[in-house]
Amino acid sequence: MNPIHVALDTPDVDRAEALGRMVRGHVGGLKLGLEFFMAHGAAGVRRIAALGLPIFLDVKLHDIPNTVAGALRALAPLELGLVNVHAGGGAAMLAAARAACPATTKLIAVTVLTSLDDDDLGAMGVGDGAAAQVTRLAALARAEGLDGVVCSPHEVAGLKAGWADGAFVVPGVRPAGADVGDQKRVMTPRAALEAGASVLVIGRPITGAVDPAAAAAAIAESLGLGL
Ligand SMILES: O=C(O)c1cc(=O)[nH]c(=O)n1[C@@H]1O[C@H](COP(=O)(O)O)[C@@H](O)[C@H]1O
Repeated sequence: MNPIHVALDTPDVDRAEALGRMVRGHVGGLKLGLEFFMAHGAAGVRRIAALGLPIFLDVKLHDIPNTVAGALRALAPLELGLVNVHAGGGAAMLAAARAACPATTKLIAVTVLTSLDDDDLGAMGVGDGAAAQVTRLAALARAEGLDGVVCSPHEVAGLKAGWADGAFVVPGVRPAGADVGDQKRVMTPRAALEAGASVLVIGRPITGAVDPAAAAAAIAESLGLGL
């Protein structure tokens, strides 16, 4: 299965649809996030889903258990491929999310955002670094029955060693030489896949390219995927 999910981070539904059409022959899924969902909601998701690829709705829910459960029930009619919540919402929130999320949608817990490094965590009172915090949050998510986690490519191998059937959704993916932007814990697509990623979330290296289809095709080729 093609692990590439393209992050269509735009508030312009026509642009998102056009990007989806351009890349769909080279990728395994499309990710819609807050920028898109705030502007277009469920109707926008349905329009992009009509392109025929699985949809990862990246809403990173983080609230009290009752609110997160209600949000997931409201999303159920969209028949999403994946949806995410923040593991930092705690055990009761994760349990409520699990109970509310359809079994056909993979429920994924965000651990430590890939835009954060050890210094950022230190400033928040987490003194032992990103990898240790990811390990703790992943254990919480697993204990509550979630399907997997979002983490950086650097943590995947360690997590996978103890959670063989977990889904490891990995942003912070950059082809060699690509602009890192606001990401701090990054790796190339091939290295991330070899580390054990199940899904590679890639946005700007594809959507910001002059030719998004060619950029997606080149990444797929770097992964050894036939076109
Ligand atoms: O949950 C996510 O998808 C996510 C988690 C995370 O820790 N870091 C992260 O970058 N993301 C998302 O992954 C995408 C990465 O986009 P690019 O940095 O443009 O490749 C964005 O849509 C982010 O919202």
